[in-house]
Amino acid sequence: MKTGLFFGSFNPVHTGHLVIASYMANFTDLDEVWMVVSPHNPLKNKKGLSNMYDRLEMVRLATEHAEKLKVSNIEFGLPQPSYTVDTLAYLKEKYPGRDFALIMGADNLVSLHKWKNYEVILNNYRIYVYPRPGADLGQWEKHPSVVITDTPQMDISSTFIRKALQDGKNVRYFLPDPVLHFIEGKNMYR
Ligand SMILES: Nc1ncnc2c1ncn2[C@@H]1O[C@H](COP(=O)(O)OP(=O)(O)OP(=O)(O)O)[C@@H](O)[C@H]1O
Ligand SMILES: O=C(O)c1ccc[n+]([C@@H]2O[C@H](COP(=O)([O-])O)[C@@H](O)[C@H]2O)c1
Repeated sequence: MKTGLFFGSFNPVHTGHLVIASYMANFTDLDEVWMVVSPHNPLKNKKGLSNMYDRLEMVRLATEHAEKLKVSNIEFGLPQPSYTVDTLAYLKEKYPGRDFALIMGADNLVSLHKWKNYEVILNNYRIYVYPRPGADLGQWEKHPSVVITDTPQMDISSTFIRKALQDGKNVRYFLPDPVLHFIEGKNMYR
């Protein structure tokens, strides 16, 4: 079983994330995609980050009818901030029969050298990369662990959605309806 791991803060999850996850699960040789909710991204400020259980619930709501997409809280029980190399080692031990690969935007690949033990990641896992505006892959295209995909691009972000909600804008279609209802019900990002 080839499992793609798509890590993120998902604060909140949006259509841009879901198109990537769905493309990887349905249009590449990956069998499924796990959306791994990171309690705390080591390179991001925790300010403005909503409760991890709410973020997990939003990803669960977004993926509940998508057969090949799963949500994972595996990082909730691991030390924070969440270093991907440590999560990968834990997953490998817990699920020895699975062939894990990483899913990453070209912007993240370009700054991968800032991640903890990035060589270990590169030497042991395939990385499925999708294009991101302004990110030039350069030499990375030739790296044996890198699989470049032709994923459709949608240039929205969680930051954009949080700001839009704060400004009272209508963000329907930018994220799934059940996620929007959850946000409204809890009066989040106001
Ligand atoms: N519109 C998008 N298209 C493709 N990839 C995206 C998009 N938005 C985010 N990503 C990627 O998804 C992963 C998880 O994203 P993350 O949870 O950090 O969301 P974000 O929208 O970038 O959040 P924020 O705006 O809060 O920084 C990251 O690797 C990020 O680069
Ligand atoms: O392991 C690291 O050093 C590391 C450094 C930066 C980011 N990550 C992980 O990559 C994921 C996506 O990162 P980002 O910056 O695009 O939100 C997020 O879940 C982080 O935990 C991991």
